[in-house]
Amino acid sequence: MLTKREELFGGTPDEYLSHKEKYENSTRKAVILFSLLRKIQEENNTDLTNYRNLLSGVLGASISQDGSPFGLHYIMFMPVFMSQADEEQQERWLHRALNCSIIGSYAQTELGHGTFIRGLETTATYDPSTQEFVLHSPTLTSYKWWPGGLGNTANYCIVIAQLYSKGECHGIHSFIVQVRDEDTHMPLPGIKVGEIGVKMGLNAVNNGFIGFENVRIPRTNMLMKHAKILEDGTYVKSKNSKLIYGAMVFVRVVIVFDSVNYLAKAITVATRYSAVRRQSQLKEGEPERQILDYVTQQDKILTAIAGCFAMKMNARMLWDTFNVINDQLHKGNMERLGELHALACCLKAISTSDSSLFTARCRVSCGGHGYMVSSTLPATSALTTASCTYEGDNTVLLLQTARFLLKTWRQIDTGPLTPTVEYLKTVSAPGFSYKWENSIEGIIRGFQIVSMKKISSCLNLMTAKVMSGMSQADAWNTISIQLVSAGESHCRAIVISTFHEDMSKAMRSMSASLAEVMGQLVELYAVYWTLERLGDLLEYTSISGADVVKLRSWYEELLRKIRPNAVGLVDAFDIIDELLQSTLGAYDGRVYERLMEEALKSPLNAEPVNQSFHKYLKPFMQGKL
Ligand SMILES: CCCCC/C=C\C/C=C\C/C=C\C=C\C(=O)SCCNC(=O)CCNC(=O)[C@H](O)C(C)(C)COP(=O)(O)OP(=O)(O)OC[C@H]1O[C@@H](n2cnc3c(N)ncnc32)[C@H](O)[C@@H]1OP(=O)(O)O
Ligand SMILES: Cc1cc2nc3c(=O)[nH]c(=O)nc-3n(C[C@H](O)[C@H](O)[C@H](O)COP(=O)(O)OP(=O)(O)OC[C@H]3O[C@@H](n4cnc5c(N)ncnc54)[C@H](O)[C@@H]3O)c2cc1C
Repeated sequence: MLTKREELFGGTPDEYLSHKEKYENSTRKAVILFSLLRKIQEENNTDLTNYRNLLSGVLGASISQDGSPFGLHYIMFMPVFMSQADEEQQERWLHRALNCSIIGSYAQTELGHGTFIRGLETTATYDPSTQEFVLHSPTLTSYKWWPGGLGNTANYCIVIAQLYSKGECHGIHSFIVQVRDEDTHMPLPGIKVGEIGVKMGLNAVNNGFIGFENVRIPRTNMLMKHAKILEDGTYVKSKNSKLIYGAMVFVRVVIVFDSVNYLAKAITVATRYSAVRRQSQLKEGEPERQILDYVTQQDKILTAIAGCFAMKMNARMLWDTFNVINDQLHKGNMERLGELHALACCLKAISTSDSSLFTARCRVSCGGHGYMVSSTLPATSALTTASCTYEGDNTVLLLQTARFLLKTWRQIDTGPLTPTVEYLKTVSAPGFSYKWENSIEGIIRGFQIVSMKKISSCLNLMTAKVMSGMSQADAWNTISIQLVSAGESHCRAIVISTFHEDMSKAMRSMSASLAEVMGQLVELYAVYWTLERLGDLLEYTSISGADVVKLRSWYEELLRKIRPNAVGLVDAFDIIDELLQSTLGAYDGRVYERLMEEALKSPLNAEPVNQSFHKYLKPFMQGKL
């Protein structure tokens, strides 16, 4: 009799399963894991904090790097319910979703549209004679495409569609739609649903497609916490049209936590492997060195560790900011919604692009063995690159942040600014002067000045182009590279300052030795990104060539200091071997034995001579083909 742990983590490795077998195996594992999580959920009430912890548990414990067919049920279906459904609807469905007696998905993206959601084509037309909505996919491009779990798993989904009533279009709204029979799991009439095929990664998420042929749903299936349709078809608009976007903000906040979790896995593997792997002699006649002793290896890996700690602290700041502003939104105070959206956008973009960049570096830093699926680095790389796209393409999100920053800059002299942008006032105040200094505070100030000057420059450029007769939209598009760069600089300034401030607070309760190491990580992160963004700093601050020489020495000194604590730092992530699932990163360091053990599981090693020899090779080698 297998233990739960053996059931979850044993069996044929996913990499040797077909696409279909992988899905079936993931579903088998998911029901085991989520039965355990359901018990946890039943013991806790369902507010967003508990929910985020549960979600982190779901995602952190995702026992396959290929994700889970239940992922979207937790990641989007339920959060959207909590933010978009009215009390009666939550009463009717949320409990069933929480105890998984229904499994949901979130169907927003279509074959033809992902970013431009105001361009979505699926329609929901209200019929007052029957008090129903008619859901319809008018074109192939209107088919929903991507919703996780929708292929074969979910029997409900939230559909985002253009709402029509009394001949008028009211824009996109959310609807809950049953897609499969709860007993037979057969697709309901008028519904064409299926799975979208093999992807670069996340092949257990069961992403699907769905098309509607005049499918009727009750009026009360429109999620009506904000906007409503009355029985006679009267549309009651939301207090704020942007509230429909709320769930995307929440998920972006969660994604920042998640990008940290995935990066933590990758650097645990790469760091431990770099301590085990010996290669080349540093000095003739000496034993081969741990590759972690090579400064170029430290440059790849130790900066990733610092980045992981930095983003973890920023994820916590973002979550705290989300809670504060979400409470205000519930009380009808929309003042900081735009700031929250801008912060969630840029932190989601930067955390996922950093996570993708550093995970790819971890893969390369492990050489050939890092290219083995059994190292788990390829899957983590495929996953982190996906996070640069899902929940909003990173470029588009940074443009959203830039949009908010330009709006803020236009109003810079009209009153106080909200917390995440008040530095703009400080560094642009009359009489403010700053001379570059090689210190954490000096670096933070430098990044803030770069951000402010880029925003100011973008606005001046926009104004000049519009004054020259260019349309606002063309001017925006023309300078959009600089707009994205301004969004990134703003975010980097926030990440460095948050890391420094929050870590300084945490260090007060640490032992001196631990505080010293944490302080080194903050310095390494700040100096690394200073060297990475030298062009900006040379353009907008008084940093000199002599400063840069000293920065490089400072950087190399930090790598030397942190090297002895590298393995201890990743051990502190405390990721158990079963979740790490890596031949290179296992706690016991038996890398070569594990590589061989995993290789022998390959079906191609089941017999000494594969059948293709007799069928193809032998006749070929004998010139008979
Ligand atoms: C937890 C995840 C990790 C799990 C890992 C495991 C498995 C992973 C598997 C899958 C991933 C999981 C789920 C994935 C789900 C999805 O991908 S769901 C689909 C997500 N899609 C998007 O995010 C679409 C992105 N596009 C947009 O958000 C909008 O189209 C965009 C904002 C880009 C433009 O919209 P538009 O209406 O054109 O906006 P404007 O630029 O005109 O601005 C209008 C005003 O609205 C404000 N605004 C826009 N968005 C928001 C928002 N979200 N919140 C608040 N406000 C918003 C914007 O600021 C403008 O306001 P002003 O007029 O300036 O005041
Ligand atoms: C693994 C995965 C899981 C997903 N899960 C779901 C899900 O469960 N539910 C769901 O609804 N969706 C899901 N998605 C879809 C995802 O939300 C979209 O892929 C994402 O929003 C990007 O849209 P798109 O793919 O249409 O790309 P596009 O918007 O077509 O972007 C393509 C390129 O065009 C550029 N671009 C687009 N618009 C602009 C602009 N205004 N300015 C400048 N450049 C622009 C982008 O920067 C990008 O480089 C998932 C996607 C992935 C990869």
